[in-house]
Amino acid sequence: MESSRSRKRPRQAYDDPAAPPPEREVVGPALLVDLRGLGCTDADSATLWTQVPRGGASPPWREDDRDGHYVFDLGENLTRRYKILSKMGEGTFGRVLECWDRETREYVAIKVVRSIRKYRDAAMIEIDVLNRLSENEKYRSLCVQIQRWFDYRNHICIVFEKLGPSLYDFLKRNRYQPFPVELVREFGRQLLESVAYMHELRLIHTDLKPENILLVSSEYIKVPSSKKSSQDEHFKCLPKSSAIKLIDFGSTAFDNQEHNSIVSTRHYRAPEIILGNLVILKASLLGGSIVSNTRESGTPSNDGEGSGTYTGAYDTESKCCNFMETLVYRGCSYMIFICSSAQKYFRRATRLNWPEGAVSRESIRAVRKLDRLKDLVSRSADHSRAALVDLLYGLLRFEPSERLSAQEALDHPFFRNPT
Ligand SMILES: Nc1ncnc2c1ncn2[C@@H]1O[C@H](COP(=O)(O)OP(=O)(O)OP(=O)(O)O)[C@@H](O)[C@H]1O
Repeated sequence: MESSRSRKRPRQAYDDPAAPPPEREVVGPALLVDLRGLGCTDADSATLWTQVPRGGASPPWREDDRDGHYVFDLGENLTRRYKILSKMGEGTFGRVLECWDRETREYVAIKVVRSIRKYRDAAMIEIDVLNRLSENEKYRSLCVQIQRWFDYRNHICIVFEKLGPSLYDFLKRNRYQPFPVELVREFGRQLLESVAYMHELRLIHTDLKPENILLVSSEYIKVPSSKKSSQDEHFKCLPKSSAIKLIDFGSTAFDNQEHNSIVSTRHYRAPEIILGNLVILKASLLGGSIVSNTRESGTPSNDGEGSGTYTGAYDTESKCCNFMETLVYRGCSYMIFICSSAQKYFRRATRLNWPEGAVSRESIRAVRKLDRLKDLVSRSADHSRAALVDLLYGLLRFEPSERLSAQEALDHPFFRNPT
């Protein structure tokens, strides 16, 4: 986290909190991205180009760090309107800062995007997607709300409502103790509703993962834990509210446009993406141990695939497929898989292959040690076990045309007839 030392800068007229800035502004260098080329539908955006900073004032030049991140001190201003209070998170695209909005007198989360062309471009896509999503009232409860955006010192800054911790952070702080099945059901329902809504608009998020699902509130309660292996583990935390929202639309693909053939963070990537046949759904409803297992076997690899990319048991595509096979299909008599570009990943047509020489014994052991999905679920789901296992198998079918769509999954007995 950035140091909280408050280094005093000489006060510039630019940072004077006196007058509120316009609703959308270009502060600092002009935009590098042509919004119209990105298919932005927001009528205002096209006029943005013609706006100039008020009074022609520019903020004083400030050097970024070597990764293009904005350098800041806690307590200082981000334009006259926002006071920086803390760093809430960091991803590949930029840092998210908790700020105090002097105009609305509320806390907000501002994503300050790295001043690198490709991340600025992605930020403009994110803004475009958020604008499209916000056209429908449904969006308010499903996806993070964008309030406004501006360009400051060559950093695109997107102002969001402030949300609580991500499901990943919550699990981690809770020592990866799984959520109760009732909560998983509520999370699953909301997540599938968000995905179904995006698909209705022909948008594909492409980076669904627990880091990108945020609890709306930070409030939690402590309850006795069933797992009592140490002093610390007599209690576990549960969110007070099950409300969640989806964030991070910077990698969204448009169903009718060309997009990268490789998308999503590796260990949540669908087999057909690994195998070169892009289809939509990535869904992870699992709490607890799967999430922790995907992380524990390695160290951060910083390979530009998002904050959650780790080396180890999942550091190649074929190992990911093997992981899925181990988890989902091992012991099943069927594994129907049709994909012409996939030969190298298979032996005897139906068994997935370990790439020769590319895998350490340690990685193989790590994958083989994993629980099968149904064993994992039976440990935490009790009465809903059969329905949940059936739903997950439906969502994880290798063959995309057999896989449940988000809308179909919402009709599954796991959601319709909770026991
Ligand atoms: N509205 C918000 N309220 C609270 N915290 C937030 C909010 N938006 C983002 N965060 C925090 O900041 C982190 C990074 O945000 P985000 O995923 O949007 O960045 P990114 O650079 O696009 O990440 P990635 O590397 O996954 O693409 C999140 O995981 C979350 O912890």
